[in-house]
Amino acid sequence: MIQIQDLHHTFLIGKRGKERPIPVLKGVSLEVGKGEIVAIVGKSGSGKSTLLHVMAGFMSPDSGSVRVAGKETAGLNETEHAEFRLDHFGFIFQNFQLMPGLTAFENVELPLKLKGVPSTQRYLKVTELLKKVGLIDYSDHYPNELSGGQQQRVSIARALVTDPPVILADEPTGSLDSETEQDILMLIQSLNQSLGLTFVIITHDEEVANIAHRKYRLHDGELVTGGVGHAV
Ligand SMILES: Nc1ncnc2c1ncn2[C@@H]1O[C@H](COP(=O)(O)OP(=O)(O)OP(=O)(O)O)[C@@H](O)[C@H]1O
Repeated sequence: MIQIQDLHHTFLIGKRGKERPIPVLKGVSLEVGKGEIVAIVGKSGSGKSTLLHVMAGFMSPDSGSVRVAGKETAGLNETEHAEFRLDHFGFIFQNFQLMPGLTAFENVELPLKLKGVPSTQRYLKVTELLKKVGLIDYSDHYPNELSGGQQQRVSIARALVTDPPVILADEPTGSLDSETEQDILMLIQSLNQSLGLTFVIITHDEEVANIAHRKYRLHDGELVTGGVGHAV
């Protein structure tokens, strides 16, 4: 589903004229198979978020190849990337990133509106997903009227609503207590099994990584164990 080869990325930091390069991805290669849960594990600052941003096309790499569903995406322009993202990726973030002025229903519905899906279809799809994540009775609640775990369930429903083949999750349980973390991890596993969805989870938490079929370990911008065909 995703093949990444020899990815390099360097940030320039510091004042203009006095910038210094910070290499963050130093030749990363990895594969994510269809229907897999893959975890990318690493300490803070190891480059996990940068890798996810490059994978999703929020950021262009300096060099290297990113293939998603058979298409090379590293060279797409911003508009092409945005379209490609909407069709191929759903996102789950540590801090949920729900729109505070929209209800649970409206938050889940938003990506379908952006795609121009008619309202009857939107209603059916959003209702189906809110049921799937156990929140149909909370449809008209605003994010601040929901617990952290419930907010993350809304954001999972939103990630799934356009039927993307891949869900990219950035520390999906990072803001949750350990019991709620287990609930969310079980939900991810059940969605993976029932829908055959592919998940890429970046985390520093080994317990979260343990739900993955395969793990890659990033250290200082390099995969230190694992790699194509040798994930641990
Ligand atoms: N926009 C940016 N400009 C300059 N440096 C950046 C930028 N984004 C990230 N970095 C640097 O790149 C390195 C890797 O950051 P990244 O966010 O990818 O790590 P991470 O493993 O996701 O960390 P965390 O778990 O804390 O989120 C860090 O040293 C960080 O300071």
